[in-house]
Amino acid sequence: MHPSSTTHFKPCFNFTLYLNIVQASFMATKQEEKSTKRVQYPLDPSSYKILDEIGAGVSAIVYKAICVPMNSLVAIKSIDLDRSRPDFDDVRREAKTLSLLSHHNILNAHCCFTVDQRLWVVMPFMAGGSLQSIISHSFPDGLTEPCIAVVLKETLNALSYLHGQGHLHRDIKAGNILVDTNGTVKLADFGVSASIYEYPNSSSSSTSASTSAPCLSSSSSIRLTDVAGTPYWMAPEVIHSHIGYSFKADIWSFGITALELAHGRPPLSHLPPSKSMILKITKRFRFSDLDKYRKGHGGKNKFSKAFKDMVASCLDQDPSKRPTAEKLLKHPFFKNCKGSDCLVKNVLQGLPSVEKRYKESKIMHETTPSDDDDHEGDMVKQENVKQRRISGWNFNEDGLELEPVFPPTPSDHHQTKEDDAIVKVVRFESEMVHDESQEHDVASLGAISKLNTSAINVNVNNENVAEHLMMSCIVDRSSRVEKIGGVQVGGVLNNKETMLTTLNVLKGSLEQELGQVKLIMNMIQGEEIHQVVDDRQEHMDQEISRLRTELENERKKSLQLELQLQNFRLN
Ligand SMILES: Nc1ncnc2c1ncn2[C@@H]1O[C@H](COP(=O)(O)OP(=O)(O)OP(=O)(O)O)[C@@H](O)[C@H]1O
Repeated sequence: MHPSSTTHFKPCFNFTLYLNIVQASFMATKQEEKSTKRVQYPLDPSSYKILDEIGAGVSAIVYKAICVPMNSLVAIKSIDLDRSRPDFDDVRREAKTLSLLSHHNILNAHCCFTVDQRLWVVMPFMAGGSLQSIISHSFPDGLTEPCIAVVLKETLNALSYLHGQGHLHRDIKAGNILVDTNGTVKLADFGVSASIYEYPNSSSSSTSASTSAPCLSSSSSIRLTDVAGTPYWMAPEVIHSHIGYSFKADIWSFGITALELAHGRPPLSHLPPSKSMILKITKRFRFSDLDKYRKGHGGKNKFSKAFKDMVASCLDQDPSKRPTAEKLLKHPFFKNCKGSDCLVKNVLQGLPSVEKRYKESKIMHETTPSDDDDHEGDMVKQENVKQRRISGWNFNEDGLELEPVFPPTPSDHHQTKEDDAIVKVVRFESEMVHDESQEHDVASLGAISKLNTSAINVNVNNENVAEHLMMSCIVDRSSRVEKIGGVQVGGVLNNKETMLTTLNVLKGSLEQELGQVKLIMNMIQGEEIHQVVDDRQEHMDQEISRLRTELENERKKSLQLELQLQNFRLN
């Protein structure tokens, strides 16, 4: 799985049931088209002539094609139903959502139908392709601010409409923002979008993260609890999905997308997309503390204050403090926003076609290490990160990047026992990420989403560690026992001394492992305490700020009273 690929974790699906659902969604789409008098695109594959491959997702290939009877260019997303079995719900949802939405900045599908084991979604062809493909090909260091403003404003229009209709997109990123030759920007890919109307209102207070059903928060706003989206763009509350999330999760991803457009890639994308790593990051770094990190940075700022303020407001850890899409549209950053011709002149002009870019990127992939290898490369580059404990994160304002902070160590070669343990933990995380099958990671994430616990982030790390430890114990021990077994089978059992020596070695290693287990247990307890302390600190900070406001109000009131009293005396 590509790190920037969409992730959606949910229970397995019944294939026959799924085909029925797609059929039903499909019929609903057709009926909708009839009632809104939309042009009906042909529903048979022979009406389309595939011209080129223009992109690929996790289980889909996107083609540029021509609809022969209409003589118009289209994009066909061909989804492998066999490969995307766990995503059936997404596909159905995408078809249904798209059939109900109509907005200038939202990419609607013309139609969809099944071709053998594939679902074809026929869409308007957006000649510029996705912003991600544009950036990665021609703007690796990001776009200029005026161009970013145009893209973001158009995306916000779509988001504001979408939220107004009760939908969350849940996968906002440059890869899902498409642009046409005339600079029109459209939001696409509703595979993991969710509608609050799909779920009956429930007063359930369940915080189970295993279901995709939403629950109501104390503020009575709808809250979803399933883990959906793409890791680097995911809001903290989506990662900590047991607490529930709502429209503001899209605003976080929008903020990350702004940084992606500005910087060429999302923050932290140089780190492996291990969920536990992201949990650590979002826990430790408060984007709302941006100002703290600004102090002392005297370098030349590439981006305006308005841009940074806008991004910082989207990246507030507290979803309730993030602005709505509608409010964001009124942010000063968008005040003097240019028109789409700005994109035509500065981004699209001279840009190779989407198919050419895709071909080039494929060749690049073949000749250079794969994404996974890239991450391996990243991991090698970050050998120091693995070797040393990260104590926090600094925000590099100029680079709009998070940088790890390491506690000073006397020498890298003289690590303490505790550091050793942490190195193992971090290494294990990296191993998980590099597991080719990805099943381990996905399975862990699935397990995480099933956890009904308030200390989910602590459990994630430690479950992985414990699981790893247990597995290595089992493997090691079974091979050792096998060896002893081999000795037995070999008839050397009469050599008591050899047997005793072997057993002593085994005992020693078991004691060593027991020590490791104890160490891990201490770490888990330590993390829990750390979490409690963090929560208390946060609570105290909030209380102090509330008291300060109250004090300020009282001071103003008494000032007013004093003024009134003076006036009274003068009169
Ligand atoms: N309607 C379209 N017109 C032109 N190009 C398109 C269109 N739809 C998709 N593409 C191109 O195909 C690429 C892949 O799109 P797709 O939606 O399958 O994958 P993704 O969003 O990158 O991945 P995933 O959805 O798996 O996270 C896009 O990045 C874009 O360049």
